[in-house]
Amino acid sequence: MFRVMSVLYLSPLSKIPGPILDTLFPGITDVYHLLRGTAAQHILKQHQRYGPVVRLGPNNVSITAPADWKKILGSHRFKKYTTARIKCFGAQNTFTTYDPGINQSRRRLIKPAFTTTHIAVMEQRILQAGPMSMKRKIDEAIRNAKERSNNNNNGGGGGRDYNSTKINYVDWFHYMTFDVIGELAFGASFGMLQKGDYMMLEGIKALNTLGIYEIYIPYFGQFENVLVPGLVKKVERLLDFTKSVVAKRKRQISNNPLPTESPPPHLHHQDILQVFINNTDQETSGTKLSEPELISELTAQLFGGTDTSSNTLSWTLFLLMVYPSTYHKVCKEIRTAFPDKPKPITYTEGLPKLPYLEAVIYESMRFLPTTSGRLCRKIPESSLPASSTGGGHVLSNGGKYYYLPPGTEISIPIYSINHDSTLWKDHHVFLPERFYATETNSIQDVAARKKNLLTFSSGVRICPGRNLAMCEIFMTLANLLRDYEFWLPPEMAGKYGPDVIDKDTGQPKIIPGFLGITFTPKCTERDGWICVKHNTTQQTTTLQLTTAK
Ligand code: HEM
Repeated sequence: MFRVMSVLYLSPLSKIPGPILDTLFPGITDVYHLLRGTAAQHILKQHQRYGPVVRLGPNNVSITAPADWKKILGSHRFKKYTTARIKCFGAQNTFTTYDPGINQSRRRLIKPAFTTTHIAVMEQRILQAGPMSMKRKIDEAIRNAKERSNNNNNGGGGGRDYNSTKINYVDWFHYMTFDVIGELAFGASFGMLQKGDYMMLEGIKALNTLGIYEIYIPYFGQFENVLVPGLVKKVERLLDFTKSVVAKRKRQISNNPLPTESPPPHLHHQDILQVFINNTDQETSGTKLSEPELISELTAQLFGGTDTSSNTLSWTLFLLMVYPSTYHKVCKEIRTAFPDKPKPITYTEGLPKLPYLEAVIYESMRFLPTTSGRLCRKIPESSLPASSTGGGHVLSNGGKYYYLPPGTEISIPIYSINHDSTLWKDHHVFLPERFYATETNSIQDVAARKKNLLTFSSGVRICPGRNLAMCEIFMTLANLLRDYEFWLPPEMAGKYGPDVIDKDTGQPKIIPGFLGITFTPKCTERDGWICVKHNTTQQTTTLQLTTAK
């Protein structure tokens, strides 16, 4: 009773509005909404009700005012905290560490792998392991469907279109993003999409599950060997595989020493693995990644760079299916700018010519961010000069100030900020035009909106892989939307589609999602399907456009 009174009335946070249940029992409400798949929407509703600062625990405050979250994410003084140390990584890495010094040093070490120059160097490998591999897989599926129907019907079609087939795009995008990271960070594609080898996927799924358990079950990390030995084994296999990849590459290097003169060493090689092995941190007298750190960093790329990109691809394709005018507009842009079908569209060539496709990707990442959860930061024990009392931090909160004492946990909810109606007009509508510069929507406005989008985080720990993710997502969509037609399978009609409206939003209904470490379609086996056939109308479209000129 005393505890309840003290949390509600005596705490320095007691002036901050918020739902009593969440304030008193944050763990319980978190798990409830997590299981229902409503975790992100729940926090958005609380902000809509209570404003930009909401108390969501005895010591936890959720904030959405841009001035406040930009300040907090912009400084290492506000350290990342979560209860999940993801023990299984073996050693700390850029993603898991709470230590600003380690994070800064690691970011310097891995940065050269993710510059736009280095992404351009890796572009062909991303293209081949990603969209080109996906195209081969789709072509094979269409061929197989055609052969099956020929065998069954002896060519007689009864009016059915035998040039199309149904694929599980959610699974396939997942396999494809693994293969891309395999190619770049592990020296070779894992062959998931083509050969169906899922060892790595099992390992990462186990790592994800352990991560979630570590967040929600206190001290879980200390007993996981006993509680879930099967999951731990799968992660160990993953780490062993990573170890063998590193050993193999190091053998290759010692057999073929690198030239030391310019250009810089990382440019002699074409992948993330090589950069991580070669690079030294000059600011800490030439520190290199040790073997366990290298393995942990590579596994982090797998962890951070697969589900995120594949979910973004899946949500985008689904959104295009339920917003058909956007689908037609983006297809037309791509097919007009790149009519020469056999020639793959690269990121370097495509980005300047396909602004609407870029806008579609940004809007999809705003509307259904794969990182729909919260970024966690802590008010430092002493954060002068935030207040004259010598500690804590003051939230400006649009002029209504709140003092947060040292140690207060700050949640920065990505989904709520991407749907903040003060930043995003008609936030509940999927509207790529927000990110598309026109006479009435200036380049400056579009740039400002991109800065308010929190999907890749912001500030000192912003996602270092964002250029790579954009390159992969962009090339995949550009090539698939030019070369194929997609539509929802007949059995999904009635449940989802442009005319199936969600009564809460007045917008097309979205397939259910699940927010674990990432936000992902919940039931892939039921909802992850799409019909596909070759785009054979391209010639006509091009002709019409040319004639119209
Ligand atoms: C659509 C794709 C992606 C999205 C939306 C995304 C989003 C994010 C977000 C929100 C964070 C901050 C997490 C936190 O502070 O807890 C983050 C961090 C990180 N991401 Fe990404 N990411 C994507 C793709 C990638 C890729 C492709 C890679 C690498 C191959 C990558 C590597 C990392 C790493 C290493 C961190 C840790 C950075 C740090 O803490 O300093 N991500 N990402």
